[in-house]
Amino acid sequence: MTATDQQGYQTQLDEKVERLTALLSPFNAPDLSVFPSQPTHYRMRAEFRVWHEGDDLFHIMFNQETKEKYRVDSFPPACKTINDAMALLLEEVRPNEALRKKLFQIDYLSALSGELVISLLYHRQLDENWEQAARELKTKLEAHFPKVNIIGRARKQKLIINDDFVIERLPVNGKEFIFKHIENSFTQPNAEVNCKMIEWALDCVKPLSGDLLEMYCGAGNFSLPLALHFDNVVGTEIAKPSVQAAQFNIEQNQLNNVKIVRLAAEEFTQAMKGERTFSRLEGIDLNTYNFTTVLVDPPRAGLDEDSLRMIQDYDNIVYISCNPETLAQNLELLSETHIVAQSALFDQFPFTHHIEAGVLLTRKS
Ligand SMILES: C[S@@+](CC[C@H](N)C(=O)[O-])C[C@H]1O[C@@H](n2cnc3c(N)ncnc32)[C@H](O)[C@@H]1O
Repeated sequence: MTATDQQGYQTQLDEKVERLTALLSPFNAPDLSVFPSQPTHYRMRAEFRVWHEGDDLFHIMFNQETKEKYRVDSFPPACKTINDAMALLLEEVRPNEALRKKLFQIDYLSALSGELVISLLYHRQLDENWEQAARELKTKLEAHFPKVNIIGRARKQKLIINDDFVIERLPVNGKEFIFKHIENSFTQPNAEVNCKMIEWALDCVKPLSGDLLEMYCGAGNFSLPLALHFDNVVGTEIAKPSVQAAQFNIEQNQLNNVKIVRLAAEEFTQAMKGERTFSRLEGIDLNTYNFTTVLVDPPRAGLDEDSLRMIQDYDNIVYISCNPETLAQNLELLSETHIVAQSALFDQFPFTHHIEAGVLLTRKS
């Protein structure tokens, strides 16, 4: 990274700060806390197409404007583990017909722990020869990384050697949390900024007590660290693999005050309002909790109106958003009952226009 690149990073971050400040200004938000990213080696995921040239092959990407392909031997946005794996992988795949033939894409998922899932995507069905070669590849790569999983994908085929996840170890305020991150499931892409985001959320709830309600909780990224602060946490999430990963994570981190339920936010809102009952909520009596705080981290579309009205019932709302436009739309309703007490920008996505934001809302007195 040259001084000019560093300057470019700062200029883009300044623009993001300006844009988010403007979006939050109608709600009298206090000055943003800004959490920059490392300008290189920040992404825990990367995907590449594969280009074959005779018996040679390499990673490629496409220029978004010209659509022209370009060769990628190293990829500075990806973490060091992925960069190291890129070269080592091709060294093994290049001379190996079983691994090389009709390979058209390579996806990497890594973790601060150094573990990897490498997905190899093919335009042909995979057979025993492939499986044998993939097992040997795994063993060879494991001389360099703590654990490597290989996934082979083809039409209607998915072969997993040995797992489809990495075990991540995230340091949050000096304590390490264990997370299962599953290939093709949502996980925060920028691990270091993610840790800052969790620490910011912990800071927001420091003066609060009681129980926490969480919607869109994924694999428990916020739920688990926040469980050390609240008496109880109830999280809801729509995606089955994420809910299963969350149950695993609760056990691994030896927490006994967190319950994660597979429900869409819209369904959970109906349950909270007493409009519907769900067998998936069996054994959880929502009326016995003392929810003082709700944390939401929705997808780009933000919250539906019923869920927004439901969360207005709580004194404190921590809203994490990957789309400040829908955050601002949702704040129009939430600001009828709550003030923006804190606001933050987390630069999860350097060198893109995407902004990750956080606001703490507290009930108007
Ligand atoms: C931005 S991610 C946040 C996940 C988690 N908080 C984290 O930090 O890893 C949004 C999550 O919402 C889930 N989701 C999407 N639509 C949903 C819905 N209608 N109801 C509940 N969860 C939903 C996704 O599966 C995803 O896990």
